[in-house]
Amino acid sequence: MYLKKISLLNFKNLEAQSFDFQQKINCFVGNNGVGKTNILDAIYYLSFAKSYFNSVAIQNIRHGASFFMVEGDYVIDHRNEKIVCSLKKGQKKVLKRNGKSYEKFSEHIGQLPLVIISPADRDLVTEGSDTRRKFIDGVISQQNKNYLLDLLAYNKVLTQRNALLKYFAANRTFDALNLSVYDAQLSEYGTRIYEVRKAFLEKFIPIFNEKYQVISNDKERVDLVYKSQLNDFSMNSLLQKSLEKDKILQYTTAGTHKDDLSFEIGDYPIKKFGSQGQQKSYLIALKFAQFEFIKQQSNVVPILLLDDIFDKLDESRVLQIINLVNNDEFGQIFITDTHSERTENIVKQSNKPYKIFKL
Ligand SMILES: Nc1ncnc2c1ncn2[C@@H]1O[C@H](COP(=O)(O)OP(=O)(O)OP(=O)(O)O)[C@@H](O)[C@H]1O
Repeated sequence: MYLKKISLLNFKNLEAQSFDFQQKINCFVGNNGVGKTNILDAIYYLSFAKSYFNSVAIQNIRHGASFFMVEGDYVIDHRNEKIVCSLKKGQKKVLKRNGKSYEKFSEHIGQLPLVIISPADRDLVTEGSDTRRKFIDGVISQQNKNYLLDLLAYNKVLTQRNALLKYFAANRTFDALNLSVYDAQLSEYGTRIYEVRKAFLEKFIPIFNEKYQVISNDKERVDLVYKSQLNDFSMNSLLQKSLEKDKILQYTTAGTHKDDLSFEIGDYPIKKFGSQGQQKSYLIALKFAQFEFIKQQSNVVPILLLDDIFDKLDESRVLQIINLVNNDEFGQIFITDTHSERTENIVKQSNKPYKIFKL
């Protein structure tokens, strides 16, 4: 699968532009703010029907315009396919494949697998556990629709249970039977979510470690650890044990919604003890592992978007990344950089056909 051409109308700062792509490596170079990342985001849009950077859809329409349209011509299994995503102010977003609108965008997710590596991934290290849960949930649910349904159901029951706890507190009352209905549902969904996350991470972590070792040239040891209260107790017993606390705090304090991933370098949290380059290497290894995992599961080589990834990495790590890319395990790659010379030098070393767009 590869993207042959993209046409953009009023997408963020891009008024009307189209690009014909190379099957292997495509680079966008130019100064800060010219719209390099926005082009990658438009490619992301065609796979996920949403922006990677701005979740408020309407803000992706160019200032002063009333709509945006992103059109992609793909070659999938030797066939030409057209994906169009558009949004008009005051209307619903439309996603079409070969002229036919999708009723549910979820049917499209996973069809054009894609992995993005961007400076925004730093949030995975610096922000709260919900960012890291979203990351693993995103990787798993691209391949496992039942998991996504369990997550949605769990979150719905969790909201209802929290509302009931608030009601009890406000009315100085308690109804164990009422609460037990939610507890039973949370136990069912939570246990399944935990089992799927655990099984996923058992496969994912070794792939991640292998990628990190390649990027860092075996320089340092890193770990990725799944932290879950369900590692020690069943979901049901966690809910029982935390009941008194939950009643006081008026929300559910235990369960898979508290799961986290611990990112470590030499047994210490990478957030506090990793250099910028080590943190960046860690995030790149995570995303390369995601790439590998999706590829194994779907048998399709995902598109890879590399947004500004060479900054802060020393030459040997950049070289290791090029070696990885040279491995032929990658398909089409899009790269952005502010230094056109650096980019050209790097992609030249890859021995793959490339095209450079100067913006
Ligand atoms: N809806 C919008 N309408 C107009 N401009 C927008 C809109 N959304 C974002 N922009 C602008 O797009 C510009 C380009 O952003 P982008 O992140 O693509 O730049 P870039 O070339 O990747 O820069 P850098 O090298 O700094 O990463 C920014 O100045 C931003 O303000």
